Amino acid sequence: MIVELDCGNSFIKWRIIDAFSRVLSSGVVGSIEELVHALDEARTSHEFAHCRMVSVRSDDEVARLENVLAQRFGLCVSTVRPASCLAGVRNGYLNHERLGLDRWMAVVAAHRLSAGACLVLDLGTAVTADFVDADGEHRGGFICPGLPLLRRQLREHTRRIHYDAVAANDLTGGSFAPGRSTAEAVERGCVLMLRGFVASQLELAKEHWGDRFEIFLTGGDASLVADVLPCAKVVPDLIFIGLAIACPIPS
Ligand SMILES: Nc1ncnc2c1ncn2[C@@H]1O[C@H](COP(=O)(O)OP(=O)(O)OP(=O)(O)O)[C@@H](O)[C@H]1O
Ligand SMILES: CC(C)(CO)[C@@H](O)C(=O)NCCC(=O)O
Ligand SMILES: [K+]
Repeated sequence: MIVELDCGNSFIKWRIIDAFSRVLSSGVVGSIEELVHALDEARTSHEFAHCRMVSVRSDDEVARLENVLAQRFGLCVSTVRPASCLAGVRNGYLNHERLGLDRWMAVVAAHRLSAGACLVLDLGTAVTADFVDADGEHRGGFICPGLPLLRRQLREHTRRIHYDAVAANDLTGGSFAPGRSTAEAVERGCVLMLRGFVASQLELAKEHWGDRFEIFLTGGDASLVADVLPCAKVVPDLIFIGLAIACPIPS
């Protein structure tokens, strides 16, 4: 079995797949300790043979994770490294090493899945948009704060914005009526910002490509904007698809 890891800034997404890419088990954890616990449990029913990982965390944290996986599970981790070119996609950054590896995996996967140009949107801790031409030229993209960061900035930099974050969970409920409490006003306001950002990316994509492009949507908060982009393909495992392309299992 193959252990796959996508280490974002807030969460680590893990899954166990078989040689036919069937997902046998998966989860989301908040720390390396929780990951070890989850994998300990998964190991009782699956034998781990390989491990591949993409991470946007510090080099220190990546090294710590690689060590833990080697010592505890005997896994030699294949970790995605920056590249200027992969699977027909050319990295559009002036310094290709600076492009987030999660973005890189997402554009490589989108180009593989798409017949033409694509706009790739990832809504996680941060929100990113990337533009890839039909011939694989990555044009670059945009980064803005995601929902968790928008909320936190408001709470930390105002005196009177405070509310129960748990109670606020999904306060939009699909409604964008003006909020009648702090929680409603902030939650709906922040989601509207994300929806506005996503709509502006759609306009930019139309300027570049007319109507000849596809949209790929991924990340934990993708569902909050999906109806703004009715033509988008929602692909929750887009980064894992890229990871399999970047780190194939040696035969
Ligand atoms: N099961 C889940 N566990 C954690 N977060 C979830 C879950 N389902 C949806 N979310 C939402 O996903 C968001 C985090 O998205 P994601 O997991 O893509 O981010 P991340 O990997 O931490 O960040 P990034 O990839 O930008 O560094 C949170 O804002 C949360 O609201
Ligand atoms: C933008 C994030 C945080 C999104 O997860 C990640 O891709 C990252 O840390 N990128 C490095 C900076 C850049 O992509 O320009
Ligand atoms: K992500």
